[in-house]
Amino acid sequence: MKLDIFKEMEKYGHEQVIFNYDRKSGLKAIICIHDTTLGPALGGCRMWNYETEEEALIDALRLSRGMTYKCAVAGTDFGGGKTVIIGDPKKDKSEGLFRALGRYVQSLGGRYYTGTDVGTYADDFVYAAKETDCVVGLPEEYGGSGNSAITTAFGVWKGIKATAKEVFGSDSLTGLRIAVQGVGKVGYHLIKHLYDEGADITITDISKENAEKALKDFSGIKSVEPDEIFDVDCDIFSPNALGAVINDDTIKRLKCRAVAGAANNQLAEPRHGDILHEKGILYAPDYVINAGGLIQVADELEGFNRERAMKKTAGIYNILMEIYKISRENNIPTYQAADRLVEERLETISQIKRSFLPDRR
Ligand SMILES: NC(=O)c1ccc[n+]([C@@H]2O[C@H](COP(=O)([O-])OP(=O)(O)OC[C@H]3O[C@@H](n4cnc5c(N)ncnc54)[C@H](O)[C@@H]3O)[C@@H](O)[C@H]2O)c1
Repeated sequence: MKLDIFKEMEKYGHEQVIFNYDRKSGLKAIICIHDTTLGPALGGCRMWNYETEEEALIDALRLSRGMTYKCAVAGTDFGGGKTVIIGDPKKDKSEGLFRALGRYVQSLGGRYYTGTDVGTYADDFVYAAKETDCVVGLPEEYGGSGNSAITTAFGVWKGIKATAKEVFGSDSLTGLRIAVQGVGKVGYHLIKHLYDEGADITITDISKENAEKALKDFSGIKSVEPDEIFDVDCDIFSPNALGAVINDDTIKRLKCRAVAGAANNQLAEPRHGDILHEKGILYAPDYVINAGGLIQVADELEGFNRERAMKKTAGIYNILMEIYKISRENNIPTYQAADRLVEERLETISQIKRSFLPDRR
């Protein structure tokens, strides 16, 4: 299959695709800027051993578009962008590679800000930051805002409360049966909140170590084998591990009233969001409920203030309530309601930007 790049850009409304190459370090990076209606594009840098350049480009196009929606729904003034580096994150990293990337990001003059994603770490960007000001999520000792998983988990907890309110009429989680898949960086901090509120928690994790730590730290919670989590009779299923967990196999097995968790790309395909809607299982759209980490790093660009970042993250509650209302009133699946909310915000802001405004001091 031959990819027609401009056709792809036209189909999804991308603004810019930049191919970046550095001979000495071997950097091969694609930066995609999807939409800058709200402000400069923001989105992490993924490093992955892509089999083909086409696969890398498709990933960058898809992920950058996802960032437009995530930045917009979270109420930030950033557009969507993403970088993918073609290479093995275990073997191909070097100072030169990240400094070369930093210079290319800087050359975009502030149209794009980057940071970590799958395969890259905050320390990698210490090199990039020698060449560019357009980096977020540096280690704390370099001025970054620190572990964003804690903020993400806080937002997911607020999102689960909003989901409980919509389904059960109360946002108290006391006694609610919540099945948590994955107790890693986000999942562990999430169960802390759920536990403090008196939820009835069942966990699972393919990492024995992570599961045992959770069982030890939160006495009385239960655990099941990884594959059994979909069969747990519960009120809320909370995926905090991998993507595509709502698929043809699992959707038949779910015994919950709602799905609400941090994992990215939970729906294997959009139609699985339709099926959840038909089955009366309320789905908290992943890019909305897991936006806490993004809100934190976006806040760095205003001069980081933790209290403000947490306050904005707590706002995920109201954003979800609005999405549930749109879904209810129009009888559309929640993932479509979320997209509608984003598209309305982009339309509103692009309209108001049409009038002349003298430079602000
Ligand atoms: N870290 C963040 O701030 C953040 C922000 C937004 C979204 N997310 C998403 O949330 C999810 C979790 O992120 P994280 O940072 O906690 O990652 P993590 O790697 O620290 O934790 C994931 C946990 O899931 C477990 N796991 C993997 N496959 C599993 C399976 N099949 N069954 C049960 N457990 C399994 C892993 O062993 C690990 O403990 C990911 O999908 C990530 O993309 C994270």
